[in-house]
Formats: sequence, C-alpha cells, structure tokens
Amino acid sequence: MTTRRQAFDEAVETDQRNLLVIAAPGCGKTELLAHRALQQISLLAEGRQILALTFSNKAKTNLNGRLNDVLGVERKRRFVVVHNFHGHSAEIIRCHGRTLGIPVDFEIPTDRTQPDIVDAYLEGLTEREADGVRALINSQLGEAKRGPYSDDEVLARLRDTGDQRSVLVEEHRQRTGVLFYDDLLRHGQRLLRVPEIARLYRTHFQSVMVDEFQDLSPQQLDIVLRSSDRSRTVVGDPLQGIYSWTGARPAENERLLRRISGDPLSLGTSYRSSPNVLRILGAVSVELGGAPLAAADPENWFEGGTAAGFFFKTGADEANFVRTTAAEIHERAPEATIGVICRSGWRRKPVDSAFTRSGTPARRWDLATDDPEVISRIHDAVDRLGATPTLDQLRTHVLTNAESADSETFAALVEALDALDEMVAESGSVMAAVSRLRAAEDVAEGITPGIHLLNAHVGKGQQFDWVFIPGFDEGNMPSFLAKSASERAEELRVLLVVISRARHGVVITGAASLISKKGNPYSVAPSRWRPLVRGSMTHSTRAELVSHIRRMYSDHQSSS
Ligand SMILES: Nc1ncnc2c1ncn2[C@@H]1O[C@H](COP(=O)(O)OP(=O)(O)OP(=O)(O)O)[C@@H](O)[C@H]1O
Repeated sequence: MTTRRQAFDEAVETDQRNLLVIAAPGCGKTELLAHRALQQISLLAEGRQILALTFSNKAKTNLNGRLNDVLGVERKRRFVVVHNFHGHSAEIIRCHGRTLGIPVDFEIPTDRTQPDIVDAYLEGLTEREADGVRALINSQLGEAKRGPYSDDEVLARLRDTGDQRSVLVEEHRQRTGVLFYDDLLRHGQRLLRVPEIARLYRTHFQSVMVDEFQDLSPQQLDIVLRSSDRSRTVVGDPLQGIYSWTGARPAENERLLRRISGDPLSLGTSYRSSPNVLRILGAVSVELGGAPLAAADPENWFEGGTAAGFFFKTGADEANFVRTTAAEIHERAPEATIGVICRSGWRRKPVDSAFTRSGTPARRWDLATDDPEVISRIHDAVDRLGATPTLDQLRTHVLTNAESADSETFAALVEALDALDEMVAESGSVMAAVSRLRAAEDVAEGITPGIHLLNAHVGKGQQFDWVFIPGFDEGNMPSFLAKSASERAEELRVLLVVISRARHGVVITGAASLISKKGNPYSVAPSRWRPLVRGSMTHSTRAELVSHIRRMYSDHQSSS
C-alpha cells in the first residue's frame, strides 16, 4: 500500500465530523465520496440515510453512477438519497411548508413559470424595451431571494430597488401561490432554520456529501450545512471554479468550510492523467496559485503520455491537422476516447467543418442537439417570437427567460445558441436551423469510444484518453468577453479544466488567421498563455507526435 493510497484511505475512513477535501483534478474526489458512503453505511442507525446533494442534474448522474459502481444499485437505493438542490428544497417544502404558512400543494416550477408571469407585465413595451426590463426584473427577483427571506421581506427588498414592475410580479406570484425556482431554495433554506425541522433532517440524514463545492452559491451551501450535521463530507477544487457567472462563490464557500472543518485534506496525486499531461496541467495550476501535480502510477503510461502544441497559418490548416490526427488515433485504437474540446462554439467551427467535409465520424456535443430541455426552450422562444425572429432576438429572448434556470441549463443554452449560430450559416435561415434541432441520446451516461466534439463548460467532470484543444488564441482563450482581471482568471481556470480532462495525451493548437462570418480572413494573436505551456511540450514536431501514436498503438495495447 502506497502513501498516496493511504491519503485516499485516510480520507475515506476518518471519523472527523466535518471533512473538507480540496484536491486537484483527477485526484479522486468523486471516487472518495462513493467510498466514504460505503464506509458510512455501516455506521448508520436503523432506517437512517446518507444525503448527497449536487448542483446540477449532470453532476447528479455522475455521482449516482459512481455510487452504483461502489455500493451496488440495491444498497445505493436503500441508503443514499441523491438530490439536486431544487429537488431537496421542494421536498422540504411539501413536508413542512405549513409551519411557516407556505402552501404545500404547489406545482413544481417549470421553465415557463416565471417568464409567463413576468411577460404579463411587459405589455405595451417594444421588443427591445421588453428584453431590457425582463432581464432587470429577473435579476432583481433573483437577488431579493438569495437568502432565507419571508415573502414580506422579499417584497420589502424589491421595493428598495425602486422598480415597480419587479414588485408587481412578486405580488402577483404571492397572490396566486405560485413558486419560482428561486422560491424553492429560499423556502427550503428558511424551513431548515426552524430548529425542529432541521432536527428532523439531521436525525434522518446522518451524513451529507457534496461534490464540487466551488460550484455552489452560499445559499446552497447553507442548505447543505443545515440538512445534516453528524457527518459532513464536502469536496471540491476552487481552481476549477468556472461558474461564478451563475452565482457560485468558491472563495466564500471555502472560507466558511475551513472555519467549520479546519484545514482541508488533500489527495495529492492524479489517478486520471499521465505524467506529461500533468506537467502542463501543473504549469497552469501553479500560475493560478495551486501546486504541481504528480501521477499516481507514473510508470504505467506509454512513454509518460503526451503534451504537444502546434500552431498553424490558418484555422483550416489547424482543423485539418486536428481531424487527421484524431482520425489516426481512432483508426489505430477504436476503443480510445478522444475529446476535441474548444472554449467557444464559434471557434470550433473550422474543426466541425473539417469533420463534416471529410466524413470522419465524430459525436458532436452540441447541446442544441443533445439536451431535450435546451431544445424545448429554443422551440418555445421561436413560438413566442412568431414569424421570423433574428438570431439576436432569439438569443435575447432565450437567455433573459433563462435567468432562473440552474447554472447547468444556462450554460447549455449559451452553448446551444452558439451552435445554432453556426447552423444558421449552413441552413440559410434561423427557422431552417431551428427545425434541424433534434433531441439525441443523453451524453451524461458516459463517454463512448471514438471522437467527440464539445465545448469547454460541458466537458467538466468528464475524461478522455486524448484531448485536443483547438483555438489556443486571443479572443477564444481567453475569451474576448472576459474584460476584468477576475474574468480572465476564470478563463485560465477554464484552460485548467479542459487540460485536466485528458488521460494519456493533450494536444493544443492555434491559428494565426481565421475567416470572419462575412468570409474575410483576419489575424489573431496567440494566446497570452502560450509561454506558460510551451516549456511542458513533449513533442516538438507533428512527425514526432504521429510516430509516438504509431508506436503506442502498435507496441502497446492502450496505456493504463
Ligand atoms: N483511489 C483511487 N484508486 C484508483 N483509481 C482512482 C482512485 N480515485 C480515483 N480514481 C480514478 O481516477 C479518475 C478520476 O477520479 P475522480 O473523477 O474521482 O477525480 P476528481 O478529483 O473528482 O476529478 P475532477 O475534479 O476533475 O472532477 C477516475 O477514473 C477514477 O475512477
């Protein structure tokens, strides 16, 4: 048994009442939760359970899968309840809402619940005015509810903002007994502040577990802490915080958790990635204030793995290289998983076209075609906008109405609209592109062998044998939308998250010239982070990389 293994086992077995684990990507945080659940089941009193809370449905699927693997389906079902925050809060309200006069026979809100009421207060405005006012109302409502406030307190907070429409919407909601998503969390949090109610949950759930605490809002973390206090296991990695735009507060959460739990445990070594992937990942991690990373079994990786970077004159040359190299890996090792992960949908376009033109099979994780909820929101927006909306109208409508969605859905919508942008160019009109949107099988079930084309935020929590990162240039990495220092730091964390999806190899590429929407070439500068990763490259020419791939898949039956 190695020291590294001991760190993991100690974290699994510790009887520390509040356990905080902060560890780098691939070090086994999710795995730890599953093993800790197994260990804690033996400590549960008769009829008691473990509560696992996740911030998104995708995280819920991921954790459920690990728990099923480690515990077995039956034991998992009997002893562990996995909820997202809305589901957990809704259940608390149904069971105990009466205590605070909250109606318990409410309907679970849908994507339309809040927009339908808000829209009723926008009559008489031009479309443009309506978009602005809708966004304002949504954000004021969200802000006024981000705490354990009663209905009266929410109204008072809204009156302070001075916007009469937000007050009217909230009065309407209260009058009709409807709940919005934000109300579920608010009431859940309020009810857990009633000592008798908290005691019931704390008695039943003798353990609570949370993955990726960096993605939680302080309100969600409060719900975690109040739901169970006998044994709490919270894991995460603030350096992977890429959702601050949806209300996540990694630093604030970490401060509170350290106060409660003391110093965090660390897992230290990566079980996911090869030494050469970890060198480049370490360089980014150190730049972000983190530590270098070591592989749990460094000798297990063929030639130590791969980290390569190549830069091309044009986006078309770059795309062609990515396609041919990924295809070569796929032909030689059909069981290998290959992710082509790009920061933004628009920048992936030349790569997508190269795959389409050549007929090389690749699975596109365009959320527009993968997520039924996203598709229904877009179809809904088209119905509401009528006749022939422009893409800008569609984007504004979809995003302003999505303010109350969970962060995952919001991110999915942004990505889907980017994908739609590309499809409009191909299809000739917005309506033609929208009609091409079709639900596909669920990508959250696991990654199939072969080539996958996806954008950065959806790749979170996944892993591939090979990761290609096209578009390592200014405007894409970092995104041109990141203006402040903190926004740019979040972009560097996106780079960390993307690199850390790789098991054996990571290949970073960029181009000096791209083609605009109007068909004109324009120059792009290399990413400002190129010097950061340059020193960690293991192959300096494309020929070297290709010969590594050929050696690997002729001499060696897939690494690790
Ligand atoms: N103790 C362990 N022994 C062997 N393999 C492990 C161990 N812990 C994790 N793994 C494997 O390593 C990979 C990464 O683990 P996991 O997803 O739990 O890491 P993580 O820290 O949650 O990563 P991320 O922060 O990127 O989500 C998985 O394939 C997992 O099965």
